[in-house]
Amino acid sequence: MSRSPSLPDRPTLDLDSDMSPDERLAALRDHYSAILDVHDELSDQLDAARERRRGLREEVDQLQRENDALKTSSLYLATVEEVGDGEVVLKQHGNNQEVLTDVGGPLGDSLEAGDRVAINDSFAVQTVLDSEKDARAQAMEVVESPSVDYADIGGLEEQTREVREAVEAPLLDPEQFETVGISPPTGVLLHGPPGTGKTMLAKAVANQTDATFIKMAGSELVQKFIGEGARLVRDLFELAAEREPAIIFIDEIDAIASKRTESKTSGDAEVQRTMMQLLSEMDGFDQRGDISIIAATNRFDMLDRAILRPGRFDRLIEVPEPNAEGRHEILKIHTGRMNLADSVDLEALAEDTEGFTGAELESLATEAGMFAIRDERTEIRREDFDEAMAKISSEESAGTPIAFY
Ligand SMILES: Nc1ncnc2c1ncn2[C@@H]1O[C@H](COP(=O)(O)OP(=O)(O)OP(=O)(O)O)[C@@H](O)[C@H]1O
Repeated sequence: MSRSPSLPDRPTLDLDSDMSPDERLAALRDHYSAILDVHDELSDQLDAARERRRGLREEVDQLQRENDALKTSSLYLATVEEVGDGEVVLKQHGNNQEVLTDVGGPLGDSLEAGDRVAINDSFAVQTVLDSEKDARAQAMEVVESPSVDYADIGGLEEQTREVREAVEAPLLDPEQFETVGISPPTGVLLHGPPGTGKTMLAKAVANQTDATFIKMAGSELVQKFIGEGARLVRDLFELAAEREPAIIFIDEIDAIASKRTESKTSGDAEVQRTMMQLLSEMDGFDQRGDISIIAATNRFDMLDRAILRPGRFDRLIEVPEPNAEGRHEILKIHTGRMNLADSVDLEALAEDTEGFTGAELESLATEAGMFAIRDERTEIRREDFDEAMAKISSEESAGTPIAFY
């Protein structure tokens, strides 16, 4: 803070009794002009103080606005795409919706394309994220209430029932557990091949419980945010506490919780620190209120057993590749809005797609639709699915990563 300027010296008037009238007049004139100088100096100081007060007021207003903005829980993240005169084009994260919104004041002047910002429900820019919050924003996907429904998930009835029992029931009816005298599971671990619906299950339960869904990918923690893993895990739990009820979803947990390797490189030490932070957050989670933790992995065999102890991920749910019945259900979901020809028998298609996961069945439906479009048809035929199947199989054999499981 800058120091207040010192006040000018008060001018003195030296009049002597043996001065002539002319001398007295000259002394009075000098005194008058010294007083005018002091007056000017004081006026300048007053102007400077007024200016400073105005600056401080603006700062207080700005802080007040930031404070109010931070107090409202639902801020969304967006990236500035273009900056115009008093307005910017933003792209909202998550749904990629583009909006043109007004910005004014100093905040508006400071915005540049590429900045990440927090916006409110009316798309007004509340704050520009600094790099620390930015890492947090990039590392976590936050969805207020995801739009996935249990009905969107095909063929996982048993797994859905188990997830509802382990996550939904404690959030919606905690008294039930108190009455029976048992503690609900601390964390749920979904394990199974990629693309089988693990993320969907976690999103659906967040939707059903009106919880905020906060996702963090283990692989990104160790690859993208090197050196920040432990802090981001702490932030993750803090954010969940701010947004209760919340569901924390840690995808690819194997990246931060695999069996200790022999090597002692600094990268391993960092991964260890991240995992220790996760364990300590979970261990201190008795009074967790309305927060549930779900993790997913497709490398169950690699997991450090320490994370599976009671009070940590103590409910394991396997999410396998779908069987023929499951594939039929999934195909029904993903072709629900497609104009299928009578020649398409989904049950037969399900039989013919052994080994396909939910994600692959979804791309099969999309690809089949693309073949119909290429042929300038709006109706999708069985041949389109056959061509799509051939395309997907050839892509797989050409080296598209195939899951370990
Ligand atoms: N059981 C299913 N029912 C309907 N759609 C499914 C199912 N499984 C997967 N899908 C489709 O595949 C997409 C990817 O699924 P999801 O992200 O839930 O898989 P995941 O098991 O979490 O995969 P990963 O391990 O790769 O993260 C979904 O958006 C959905 O469209």
